[in-house]
Amino acid sequence: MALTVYAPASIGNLSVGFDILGAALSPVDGALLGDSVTIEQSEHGDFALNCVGRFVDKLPTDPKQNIIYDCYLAFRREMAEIGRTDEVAVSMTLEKHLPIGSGLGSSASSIVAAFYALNEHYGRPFDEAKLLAMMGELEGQISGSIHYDNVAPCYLGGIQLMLEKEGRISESLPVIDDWHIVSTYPGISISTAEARAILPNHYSRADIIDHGRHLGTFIHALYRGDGELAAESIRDVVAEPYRKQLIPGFDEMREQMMAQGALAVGISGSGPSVFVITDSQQKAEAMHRWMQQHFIRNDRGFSHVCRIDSLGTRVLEETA
Ligand SMILES: Nc1ncnc2c1ncn2[C@@H]1O[C@H](COP(=O)(O)OP(=O)(O)OP(=O)(O)O)[C@@H](O)[C@H]1O
Ligand SMILES: N[C@@H](CCO)C(=O)O
Repeated sequence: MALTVYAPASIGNLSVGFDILGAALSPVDGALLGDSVTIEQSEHGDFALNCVGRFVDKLPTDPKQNIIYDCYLAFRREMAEIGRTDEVAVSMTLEKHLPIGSGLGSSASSIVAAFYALNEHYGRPFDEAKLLAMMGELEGQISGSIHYDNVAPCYLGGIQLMLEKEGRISESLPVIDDWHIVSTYPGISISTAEARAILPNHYSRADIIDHGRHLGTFIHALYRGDGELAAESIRDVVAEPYRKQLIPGFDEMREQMMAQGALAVGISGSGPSVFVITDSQQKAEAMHRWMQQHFIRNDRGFSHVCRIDSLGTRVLEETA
């Protein structure tokens, strides 16, 4: 039996909630914007990993350097903890659709798809909370510190708020129905670890107060169903002022998007992808065209008009 699992792209931070907010994305044209992993029993008794897809070229060439292999080892360790030591190895195929260092939660997408697939294959030994904890730990291995703002929305869908309480790592927030989100990857790469290293270690009291006010207003507005207020409070005092210089043309892009009726503009995760929120598909399509003409730097870049993905990670195909 082979099983294919798809894990969507995500926007970490959503600008207003550094490390504690994230949203999953689903292109309106039905395209799949996320990695997928196919799993089946290994024929030779050893773990095997095959990598394919548009963005496979920047992955480590040694499969044992791929984060999928670390997921497999971590999963087997956890199974041994619960007394499951006799299980046979698997063969996995990663379809890499998200570019590395894109700000679209590329490593998170691989990690989440891998853990979800492993859990399905071995008969669901772990519950949602345990799986999410494992996903966060692996994501932390890559970027240097545990943050769930990509793995949680990628796994669970929607807009997720990180509570990071025992057994309640993340919970869903209400979604504004008419939001259309333009998600654009300009084609260059930014390492998450490096984008974290350039941030200040300390922030001023004024920044802390602004951050708390914007985040509080955002969550309040979502619960009130007030999309305009929610979008207006998407303001980033923690990362954007420091990271935007890593993204060529960011200020001009922001100005253009606001002039075209954007409700909010921000850096997706640690960049260089950006997101633009607007209240109609028509406006979003016009912004998407502008992005294609002016913001994308090379043929690796792409842009999509998206909605919030409510499904999260799911099984795409199961064959006997
Ligand atoms: N399956 C995989 N997917 C993505 N990155 C992987 C994978 N396996 C190993 N890596 C390594 O993990 C690192 C990921 O780097 P980084 O965290 O900056 O990117 P990212 O997670 O792709 O970023 P983003 O969240 O901004 O999309 C790279 O060094 C990459 O080679
Ligand atoms: N919250 C993380 C997301 C990385 O995609 C950061 O901004 O560093």
